[in-house]
Formats: sequence, structure tokens, C-alpha cells
Amino acid sequence: MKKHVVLYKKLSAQLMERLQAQAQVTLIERLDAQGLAQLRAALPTAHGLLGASLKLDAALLDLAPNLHAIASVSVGVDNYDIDYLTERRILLSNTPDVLTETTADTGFALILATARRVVELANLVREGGWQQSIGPRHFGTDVHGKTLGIIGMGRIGEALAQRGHFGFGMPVLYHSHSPKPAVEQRFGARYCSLETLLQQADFVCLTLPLTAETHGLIGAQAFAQMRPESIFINISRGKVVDEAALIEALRNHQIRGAGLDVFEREPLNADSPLLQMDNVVATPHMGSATHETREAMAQCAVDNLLAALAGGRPVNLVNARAWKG
Ligand SMILES: NC(=O)C1=CN([C@@H]2O[C@H](COP(=O)(O)OP(=O)(O)OC[C@H]3O[C@@H](n4cnc5c(N)ncnc54)[C@H](O)[C@@H]3O)[C@@H](O)[C@H]2O)C=CC1
Ligand SMILES: O=C(O)C(=O)CO
Repeated sequence: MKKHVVLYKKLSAQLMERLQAQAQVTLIERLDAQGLAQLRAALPTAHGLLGASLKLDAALLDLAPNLHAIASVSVGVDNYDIDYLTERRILLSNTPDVLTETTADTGFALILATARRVVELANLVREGGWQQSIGPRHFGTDVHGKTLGIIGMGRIGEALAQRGHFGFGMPVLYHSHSPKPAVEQRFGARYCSLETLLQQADFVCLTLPLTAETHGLIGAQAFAQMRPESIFINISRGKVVDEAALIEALRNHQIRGAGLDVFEREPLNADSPLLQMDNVVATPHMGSATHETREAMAQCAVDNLLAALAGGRPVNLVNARAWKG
């Protein structure tokens, strides 16, 4: 008998066909109240789950006694209680690598847009405010040659360093769990403490996962260490930052601006003070959101799920201790 898979993210026709050939599929189209009720109703017979952007906590997963595998269509796994999944020997997989370059592109788009005030000035033109040559009041700040600071030198951090070093001649500072000699050799990057990075980088970029250790890592104390010319970029997770402290730092001109793809609460409230600030560029968690990359992520997730349901070890298994071998 075919295994039962619950999708809470829509797949392309091609991937859907592939999944349906191997499994009985329930598709939850939208994660609204009705969709969540459908999900609850489907969980008791589910062997596999595939999706993203949903906190799958124990209260929900206790409804799924037969669950064997979850394929997250994301590299970040902060939506899952990994200890709980491991205890129940539920295999959790994610989608690293396929989104690395696209997410680093988004990071650089935010660096450029924030430093060169692209959104603010494009809006000025759109609103008919371009009546004469712009002057210093509308000038931005250079990106090339400035110091790029990367907090969390993993896959995306390295891709950002590559762009900064080769594309923009930027000296690279980084802080991570441990130094990476290969990265230092390739990009001339220099390992330093978090404090030194905050004090010296012109662009402070977050490319860390959200974990118990990183939750609230960047707060009032961190912003106080940054310089009034520095620009803060977050393409990791909103909860790594104390958003109230960020708003205060922007209000008090402790930093020049911020490029933010992620927020403490998503979607961001329309009345967030961040949206009133010209020196903030806010994007809707779109780091990996290109047609090509989202399809590659979905394909990776389907591969992981089908491997697990066939009794194999998914290539991108997150909780290795859940694997019986
Ligand atoms: N904005 C978006 O749409 C996207 C956001 N992301 C976020 O980016 C994160 C990073 O992704 P990858 O680069 O693929 O992960 P990765 O695991 O390759 O890199 C993370 C790096 O952070 C370091 N790190 C972790 N905790 C640390 C700590 N407390 N102090 C110092 N360094 C620490 C790790 O050692 C590692 O080098 C994801 O977990 C996800 O949350 C990923 C893709 C898209
Ligand atoms: O993969 C992730 O972790 C994302 O945030 C979306 O691509």
C-alpha cells in the first residue's frame, strides 16, 4: 500500500506527478484556519510531511502516530523541535546548498539597495519628486572597498564573502563558531570576535541559523557597538535580533540603515515603525525566492522524502541520531 504524504506547500505539476506515483498525497493549499483544520484531520494517517513556514510543534505532531519523515522545503530548521523528532525517530531533512547563491544575491541586493538608497530614490522618482538634479541630501554611501562583516560563516556567509571580495573589493571580517582557514585564503577574510566585527564592519550581515544560542544575539548592546555609518543586514532569521532594539538604534542614528529580509513576526505588521523609516529596506522573506531556486528546493525535499519513505537515509538528514542505520 502507498504511504500517505501530507503536503503543506504546493509543488510544480512535474514534482506532484512524481510524488503521486509513489505516495497517496493530501495537499493543504493554504495554511489558513481551514487549511490547519485539514492538516489536523490528515495527520493521524500521515507517514510523511513536506512543506515550510509552519511551526510543527509536539502538540501538532502528537496527532501523527505513524509519521516517519518530514521534508522541510528550507535550509533553516528553526520551525522544528529536533529533540522531540529524534526521540520519536522521525527523520527531518532540509534543503541546503541549492539556495545558497540565490540567498547571497538577496543579501547583496539589500546591501546595495540600503547603501545607495535605491528604494527611497526610486519612490521619489515615481512620486514626481525628481524636479532637479539630486544633491547631497539624497546621496548614498559607497559599497565597493568598504568592510564587509559576516556573522555566521557557513554556506551563505561564504557566498556573500565571495561577492564582496571578488565583485566589490571589500575587506571581509567574519565571526563564526570557529575560524575557517580555506575561507581566509580564498577571500582574504579575517576572523574576529563579535565585538570587533560590530565595531569595525561597515556592513554587518547576519547569516546565522536561529538556535537557542543565537536567539536575541543582536540586541541593544550590539547596536551600541556599531558605528553611526554602519549598515545592518539580516538575511537569517528575525528572532536572532531584538527588533525593538533595532528600531531604537535606527531612531537614535546609532546605525545608518538596515536591509531586512526577515522579522521577529512574519508577515511584518503594516504598522511596524520599520516601515516608516526611509533608511530601512524591508523585503518579504524572499532570500531564496526565484523560480529556479524554489523548484530546486522542492525537488530536493521530494528526493529526501521519497528516500525516507522507501526506508533509506535522506541525503540531507538533519537529525542523524534519529537514523537507525
Ligand atoms: N532569508 C532567507 O530567505 C533565507 C534565510 N536562511 C537562513 O540562513 C541560515 C544559514 O544558512 P546556511 O548558510 O545554509 O547555514 P550554515 O549552517 O551553512 O551556516 C551557518 C553558520 O553559522 C555559524 N553559527 C551558528 N551558530 C553560531 C553562533 N552562535 N555563533 C557564531 N557562529 C554560529 C555556523 O558555524 C555556520 O558556519 C539558515 O539557517 C536560515 O535561517 C537561509 C536561506 C534563505
Ligand atoms: O530556506 C530557508 O531557511 C528560508 O528561509 C527560505 O528559503
